[in-house]
Amino acid sequence: MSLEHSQDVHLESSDTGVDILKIENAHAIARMSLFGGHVLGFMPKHDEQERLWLSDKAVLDGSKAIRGGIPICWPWFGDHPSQPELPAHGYVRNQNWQLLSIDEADEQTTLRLAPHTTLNEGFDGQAELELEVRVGRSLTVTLTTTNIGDNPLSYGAALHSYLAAEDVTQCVIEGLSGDYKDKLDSGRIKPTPHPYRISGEMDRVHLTMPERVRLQSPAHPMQLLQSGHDSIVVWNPWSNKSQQMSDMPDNGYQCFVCIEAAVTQGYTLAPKQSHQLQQQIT
Ligand SMILES: O=P(O)(O)OC[C@H]1O[C@H](O)[C@H](O)[C@@H](O)[C@@H]1O
Repeated sequence: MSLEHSQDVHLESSDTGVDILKIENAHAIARMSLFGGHVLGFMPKHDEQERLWLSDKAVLDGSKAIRGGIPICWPWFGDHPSQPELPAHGYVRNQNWQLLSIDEADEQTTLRLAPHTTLNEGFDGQAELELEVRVGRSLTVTLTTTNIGDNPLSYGAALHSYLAAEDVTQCVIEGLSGDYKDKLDSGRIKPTPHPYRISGEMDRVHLTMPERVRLQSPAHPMQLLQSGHDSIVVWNPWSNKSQQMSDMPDNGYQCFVCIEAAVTQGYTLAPKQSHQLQQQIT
């Protein structure tokens, strides 16, 4: 169904030049920006606890990627593998997406979106990209990449979720084990701490692939279910870096931790093959 005929999805604003959609059904309220195909917020009605953090200083006029919510990183994660001058995390978080369809059912409202284009500097794969956002008691975000060319295609991606925390120092991450790659220490391999608290700057690529991760916090524990990923990335910029970011309040780092379902090692798709990266937040 289209936006005009939808009961659950409405255009909330276009004031800044970017369409913001509000999705509301019996179970939850969510917001999405069509710039970036970007989920901005998700609040289940049964506990009225917002699950995602969105910066008060986020730029919502389409001039830069949005700080908070769930940025979509594609077709590379972090720096481009050979051209570091290209934008970090690829280019689809910096472009307009179109709404393809809305489906309304008792348990959930489902939106399907696609970016304006999948081609840009730094990537010449023939790919189709689709984002499915399911809003119900949980939020489920699925990014499907399809190789529509005749040659193998390699890409990286992340669902870069900013999870809301009243006080991040009171949170514990459960479900991660084994080693991680410390991006703040030249990629050194280190053991995952137990208990896993957030007490300083972190930029960690956990190369284990747990399906289930929990963010325990006094206010509202969250459960994250992942599939299609090769890594879980844990990121918090802490105080100094927060102050250096124009779109982050100085104390922003206290209110979130990113736990990202990511493909950091590159995934190769044979012609006509599809791959889905999914994260569910409850
Ligand atoms: O500032 P951004 O480009 O949105 O990136 C924010 C962060 O994303 C990921 O978590 C990366 O691992 C970090 O290295 C990066 O700093």
